[in-house]
Amino acid sequence: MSAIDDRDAAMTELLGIRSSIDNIDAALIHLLAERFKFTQQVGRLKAAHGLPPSDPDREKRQIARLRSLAEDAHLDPAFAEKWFNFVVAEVIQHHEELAGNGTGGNVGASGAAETGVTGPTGAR
Ligand SMILES: C=C(O[C@@H]1C=C(C(=O)O)C=C[C@H]1O)C(=O)O
Repeated sequence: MSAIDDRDAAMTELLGIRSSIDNIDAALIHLLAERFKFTQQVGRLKAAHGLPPSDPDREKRQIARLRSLAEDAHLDPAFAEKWFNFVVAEVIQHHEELAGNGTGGNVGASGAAETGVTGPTGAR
């Protein structure tokens, strides 16, 4: 096999792998959109009943569960926890906004805003 044939074969393989990556990214976006639909429902329920936007005990349990799932799946548990905290910071910001004490901007979100990283917009 010539060097050019070899490169062509590698490019074909790369395109195939990237197509699977694109499918997974699309699935993740849809899953996140569904998750934010439900967390918005929770936010409206909390706002209607004067419940606090965040629930640190629940988050602790979720983190323990996700770390364990990540380990089983050979995913870095620290990464799973970071991902979770990033998403929850956005969720809590939405809940604060629904409760009427949102800051109108990103300031005060419990995590994502302070990192300076552009956060997920989630469901608005
Ligand atoms: C969605 C909730 O609100 C917050 C967000 C959570 C989440 O995104 O998983 C978990 C706990 C709460 O801090 C909830 O209380 O269930």
